[in-house]
Amino acid sequence: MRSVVSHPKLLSQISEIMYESIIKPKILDRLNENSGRNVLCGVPYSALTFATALSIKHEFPMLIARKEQKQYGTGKLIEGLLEEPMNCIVIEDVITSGASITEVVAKLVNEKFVSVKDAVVFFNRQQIHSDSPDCDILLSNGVRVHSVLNITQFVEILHEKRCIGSDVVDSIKQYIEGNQIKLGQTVSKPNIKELSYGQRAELLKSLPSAKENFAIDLFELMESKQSNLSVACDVEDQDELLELAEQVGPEVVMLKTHIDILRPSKTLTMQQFADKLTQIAEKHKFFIFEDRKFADIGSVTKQQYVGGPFDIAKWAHVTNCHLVSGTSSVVKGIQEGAQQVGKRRGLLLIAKMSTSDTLTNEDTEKVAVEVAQKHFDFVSGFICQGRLEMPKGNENDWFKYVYCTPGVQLDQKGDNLGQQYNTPQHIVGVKKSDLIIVGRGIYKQQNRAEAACLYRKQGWSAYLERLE
Ligand SMILES: O=c1ccn([C@@H]2O[C@H](COP(=O)(O)O)[C@@H](O)[C@H]2O)c(=O)[nH]1
Repeated sequence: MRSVVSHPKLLSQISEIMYESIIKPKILDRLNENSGRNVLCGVPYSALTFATALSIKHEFPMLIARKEQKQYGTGKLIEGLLEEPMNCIVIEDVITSGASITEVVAKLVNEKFVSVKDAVVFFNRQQIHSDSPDCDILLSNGVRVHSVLNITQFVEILHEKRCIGSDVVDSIKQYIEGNQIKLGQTVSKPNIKELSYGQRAELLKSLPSAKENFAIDLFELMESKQSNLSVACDVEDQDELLELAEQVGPEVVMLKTHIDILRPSKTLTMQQFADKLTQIAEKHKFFIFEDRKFADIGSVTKQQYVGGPFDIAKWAHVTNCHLVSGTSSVVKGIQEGAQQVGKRRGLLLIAKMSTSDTLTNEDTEKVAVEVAQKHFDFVSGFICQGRLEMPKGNENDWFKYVYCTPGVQLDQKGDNLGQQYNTPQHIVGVKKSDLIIVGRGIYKQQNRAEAACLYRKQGWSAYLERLE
């Protein structure tokens, strides 16, 4: 709405729609029964232009509400002629919580002759729940808010025009429903209900800053393959790893590698090995996750990621990093590397490790969330032990990230070197993680394909139960 100021024709059309659909039919008749002049006041700053356009076209006098009190002169909060009784209509472009309108109304009614009964907004984001019969929102100060368009109507128009699919419409409606506040309610936003992986992909696509985020591809694959399983292929022989990839490929969405534990092969160069693994990934439709755990300064991280003996950026769709070296440097190093190879790449931040003596804790989880929010155009998710808490005021942002958890096994509680295990049911169902990473629980089994199938089913049914 802010950019409308640069489009005079649109500005005049929007103002006219406000007049024809709301001011004239719903407000003026009623106000004309009262004594007093009808005047307008735009909520600063973006709605000032709409109020001005209406004032010129329909000859309404205007009042201006200052954002801050002048420190010199009269120190007035309201500018304009205030010498006779007047009915002021407040004009606003978008309403979210209603706080801006309420603030302006408080300044207006502080003036002797001004009364305010109505506000007109162009776009209602439907974040306020209202049962009022004669307006869209009844503010706690008694002001009736009338809107031209609300977000539900807006997405329905986009759907009708075939700009978005019905799944996006449903996700947005569900989001609105879960995010409404009742006026006077002190809690901020209630948590949105559980969302499916598909809905999260669609919601991410609707966010401009997430359009290129790898999380979209991963959520979509999880939904279509009905899998939230990643196998950690910690075998030491290249041929064995390729064989394992063929065995578990149909069950997984991500195949996790540690490229530096593989013995150099006599038959395959690194490049040939990477090409073969990529072919298997394309055949069975899974992504390759190189669990490199980068942790150096940004420039060295970039060198380790692009080029060198492993040339990770070329073949690994996703990698991960610690944040010990800083909150931006390592992420930027990897992001620049990804830009250099010109392919869509993902990054997972290590928030909490699975080991019993880990130094990662609530603070590292908090930092990881802050970094993810700051670098949301590139960061796709976390290595963690469950869904992470989002910062105050952005509680619902959890849906944007893929929570990936290693340390998963059905039968063991841990190993003798500090690894700790939880079951898929606990990790996905209770801790609300999205993706389980299973190593020895699968590749140490006699029948690896069967074991992968079992873990996939367990992980998926825990996810389905979570959705109920
Ligand atoms: O906190 C972490 C981070 C990474 N891992 C990796 O996951 C697998 C787990 O293998 P299992 O055989 O299932 O124990 C392994 O590749 C680790 O490097 C982790 O375990 N914990």
